[in-house]
Amino acid sequence: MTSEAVMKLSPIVPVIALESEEDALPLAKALLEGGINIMEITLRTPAGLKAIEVISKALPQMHVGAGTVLNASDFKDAVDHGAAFVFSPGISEELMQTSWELDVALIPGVATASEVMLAKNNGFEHCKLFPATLAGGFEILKAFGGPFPSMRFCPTGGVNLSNINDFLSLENVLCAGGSWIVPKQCMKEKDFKQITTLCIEAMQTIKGKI
Ligand SMILES: O=C[C@H](O)COP(=O)(O)O
Ligand SMILES: CC(=O)C(=O)O
Repeated sequence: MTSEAVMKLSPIVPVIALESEEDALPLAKALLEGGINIMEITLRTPAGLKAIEVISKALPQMHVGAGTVLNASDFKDAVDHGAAFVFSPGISEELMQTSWELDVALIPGVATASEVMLAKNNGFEHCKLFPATLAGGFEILKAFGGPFPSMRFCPTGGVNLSNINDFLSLENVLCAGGSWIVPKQCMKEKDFKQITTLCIEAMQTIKGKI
């Protein structure tokens, strides 16, 4: 799967830090029911890799990738556990090299023009903007459109329902990532129904932007 295809799956990319692998399947099903077919499961918690494995085996209609992939070892672990693509908060030669070696899409994180140039000059034209609002949000993405018209972004970090439509209105934004769509409280209470409701509401709010 190409990084372009990954970023065109859904306007919302849930960024998830799972505390328990048992929550993986119910959460994936709740997101699918709510119309979201992509999950970025971060490697920030020990449950992350197992969750990727469980979902990729049981639910082929859910596109599951890894987030918080910081080096080649994380990248390989994620792919060994079934990750179809990889997101990183940053960009490095090591990550790009591993993406080529494994032939698995890498969506690196960028926050400056120099990082965009590093990505672009190595053929990575689909990037995360992280941390999106702190890095300059809507305005920096608009500015990147000048020198880098072919680049496409997934802003992540500080995105929520109140600003997602601004991001998605930009030509160089294909989707936006965030944790808000999977609230910690819902996970704590295992209220997966509420997560489906939130997804449906969010998708209705951004309708017309898709
Ligand atoms: O580290 C943060 C995640 O990448 C997503 O950011 P968020 O919690 O502001 O949505
Ligand atoms: C923040 C982010 O993009 C990541 O953890 O992959």
